[in-house]
Amino acid sequence: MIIGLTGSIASGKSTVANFLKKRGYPIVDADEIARLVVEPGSPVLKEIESVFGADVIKEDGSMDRAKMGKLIFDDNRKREQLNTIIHPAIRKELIAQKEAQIAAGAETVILDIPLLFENNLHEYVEKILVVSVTPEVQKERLMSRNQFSEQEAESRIASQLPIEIKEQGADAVIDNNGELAETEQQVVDVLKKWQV
Ligand SMILES: CC(C)(COP(=O)(O)OP(=O)(O)OC[C@H]1O[C@@H](n2cnc3c(N)ncnc32)[C@H](O)[C@@H]1O)[C@@H](O)C(=O)NCCC(=O)NCCS
Ligand SMILES: Nc1ncnc2c1ncn2[C@@H]1O[C@H](COP(=O)(O)OP(=O)(O)OP(=O)(O)O)[C@@H](O)[C@H]1O
Repeated sequence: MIIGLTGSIASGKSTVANFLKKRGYPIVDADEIARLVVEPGSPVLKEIESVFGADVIKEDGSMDRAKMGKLIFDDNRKREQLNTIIHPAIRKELIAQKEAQIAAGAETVILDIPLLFENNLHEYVEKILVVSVTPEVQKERLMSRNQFSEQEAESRIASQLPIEIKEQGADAVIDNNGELAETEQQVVDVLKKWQV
């Protein structure tokens, strides 16, 4: 079974993915792939440089992620421009990694994709697991994890579909507002229910 794991920024996808990894489920991580496809010298990074300028490239040839974040989360047009360049490469690698897991004999594969709904990637998965938190908890955790100001956190949250909409498209929702142990128990319950 191919399971899509999603939620909003800082809702706890990586946290849930770690619980699943611990139980032996293979994880394909879209954020990790987003880093892979912009490695120094990659065609995707070259295109980013030609559109956004040399200013977003650091001295060691890697993308300046902090600078890019500031640029795109405050400007919808720039975010769309980056998405247009980078998302096709992410999608291709995501499918390749999923296929490789299946070829290696995995019966269940978890695709951890923050923008599963936004990018219409639900066609690649059979079940959707949404990790949810209240807007207050989300903002607080995002600010503390990334040392963001309230405004920085708000603009990132606003760049994604509201969590209620994602919940409506879910086969199961994990409430991650409480203790980690409660979250882990919900994950175990879902796996049991889905018989995977
Ligand atoms: C803008 C970038 C350089 C900022 O890097 P940074 O290291 O600060 O953040 P990171 O990559 O760890 O992403 C953190 C979270 O931000 C959210 N996010 C990232 N990119 C986007 C986007 N284009 N639109 C909406 N939300 C996004 C996701 O929830 C993600 O989990 C980076 O996020 C990026 O390259 N984004 C474009 C690729 C993308 O869409 N990635 C999301 C997974 S498909
Ligand atoms: N139940 C919890 N209790 C307390 N802190 C938590 C809990 N779940 C997650 N966190 C913390 O909240 C932050 C966000 O969690 P996590 O990184 O798992 O979210 P994410 O959805 O993967 O984020 P992103 O969209 O940015 O990839 C992290 O600092 C994490 O340690």
